[in-house]
Amino acid sequence: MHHQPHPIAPDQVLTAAQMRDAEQRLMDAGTDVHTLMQRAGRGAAEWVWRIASGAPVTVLCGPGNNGGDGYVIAETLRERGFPVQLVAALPPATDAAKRAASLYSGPVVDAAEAKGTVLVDCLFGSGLNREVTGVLRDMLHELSARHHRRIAIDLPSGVATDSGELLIDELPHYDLCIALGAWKPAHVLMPAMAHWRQARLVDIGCDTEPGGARLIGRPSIAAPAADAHKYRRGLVAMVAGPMAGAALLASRSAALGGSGYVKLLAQEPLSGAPADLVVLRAPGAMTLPQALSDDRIAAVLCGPGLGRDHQARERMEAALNCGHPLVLDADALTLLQLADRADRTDRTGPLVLTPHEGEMAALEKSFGLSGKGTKPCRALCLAQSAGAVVIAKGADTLVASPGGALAYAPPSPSWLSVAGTGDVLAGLTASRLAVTGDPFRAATEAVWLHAEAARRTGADFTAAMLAESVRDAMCAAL
Ligand SMILES: NC(=O)C1=CN([C@@H]2O[C@H](COP(=O)(O)OP(=O)(O)OC[C@H]3O[C@@H](n4cnc5c(N)ncnc54)[C@H](O)[C@@H]3O)[C@@H](O)[C@H]2O)[C@@H](O)CC1
Ligand SMILES: [K+]
Repeated sequence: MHHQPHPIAPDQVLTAAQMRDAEQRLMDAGTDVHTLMQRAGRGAAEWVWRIASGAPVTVLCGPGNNGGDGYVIAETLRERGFPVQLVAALPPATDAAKRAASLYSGPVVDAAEAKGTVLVDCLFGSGLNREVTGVLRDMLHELSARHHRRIAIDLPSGVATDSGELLIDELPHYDLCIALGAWKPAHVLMPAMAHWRQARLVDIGCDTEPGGARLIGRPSIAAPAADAHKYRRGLVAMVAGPMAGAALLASRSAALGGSGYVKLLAQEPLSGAPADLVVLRAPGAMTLPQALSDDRIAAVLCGPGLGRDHQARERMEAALNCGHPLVLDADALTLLQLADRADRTDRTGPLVLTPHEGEMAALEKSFGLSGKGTKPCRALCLAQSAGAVVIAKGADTLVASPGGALAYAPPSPSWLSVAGTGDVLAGLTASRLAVTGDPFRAATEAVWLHAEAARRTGADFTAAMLAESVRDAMCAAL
């Protein structure tokens, strides 16, 4: 039989249901569940083998296929002559797990007797559907406390696959989490993702699953065309309010993020603007709508330092009505929920919203959305209602499009949790929007560049230092 090489998709993020579909597709194509379990278990055993490097391993197995993986891991280690013992918290209940258990020929011990250095947690994986309580919870806690190192297979037992919520009290911390077949939302969502130091993916041959989300990877940014000039490279108009600092930060990262020209439309006289930033008072010689009618503008940014009074609202409405591709951030998001519904939905041009959790909840309220469900579902829902690309910020930033595309940021430095970094992200987003004209691409590129700038700034930085590092991040993506 002729086999097409399958496109491995190491950056796809699949929900539990999508993962089942992906596995079903593999099985329809002739791979049985036993083979998949062998692939998953043997792949995971490679990592366990490296981490344990000869130290005794305890494998904790549950009743489902996650437990089945555990039997394969234990047998693989035993075959290699590793000291391994297995605790069966519950007997295997699926056919694949029973078969894997029958092929394991090492010691099975009671939890109380298990003494090792490395715990491999195969109690529950993507089939966890309720709280882990009672004896099983106590067993996981006690074994975790007794082993120096802990490895979670697919997910720690006590994590909801699609939401990243915890379904156990006091989930242990793990040295490593080994995702099987594809990343799941819980690998890139809080609070789950704070419970391991490192994560690795084991390929089991899954193709790209239609409708799956992806991890945001390094963008590939092109140098300006040979005949480029400042307008063709993208003119960003920054609609500023009374807090000039935020507008200056956003303008700086917009300037370093690839656009050819940043014009700051100031509300008040501005001191301390750098020499390479063009500042225009509007209203001054021109009203703000007049300044925004310049058809060379490729993207408008409104929100950082805007304020929330009636003047701020007028300025935001001018930005909404100008028809250019638009990024709304910070105060503009708060004002948007107060604006008339028509203001929000009559726009046809590209629109990007950048809410953090509080702003997200306010926007949901103003769009009549329930705010219930997982973070990715909420972001997709808001994106669809607002007709906007949504960057849902936080320690687990993700990007959702009105058409249903979803992209997750890989874990980024926690040093980003300082005032002003949102302004830097907003400026970058506007810059990438001005360059690419594509709001989803702009948002994902900006999210990656923002995290990369943070990695390159190191520890304990200010937002102004982060904005300067946007230049280094751009170099890393060229
Ligand atoms: N389906 C496949 O083709 C493959 C699946 N794989 C593994 O299979 C896992 C999913 O397997 P399953 O769907 O069997 O699910 P799990 O092994 O995660 O567990 C499901 C079982 O646990 C029970 N259960 C769920 N929550 C419980 C709770 N709080 N307390 C007590 N019992 C609870 C369920 O009733 C069910 O019997 C993945 O995470 C992955 O590790 C891999 O082996 C690769 C191949
Ligand atoms: K597990």
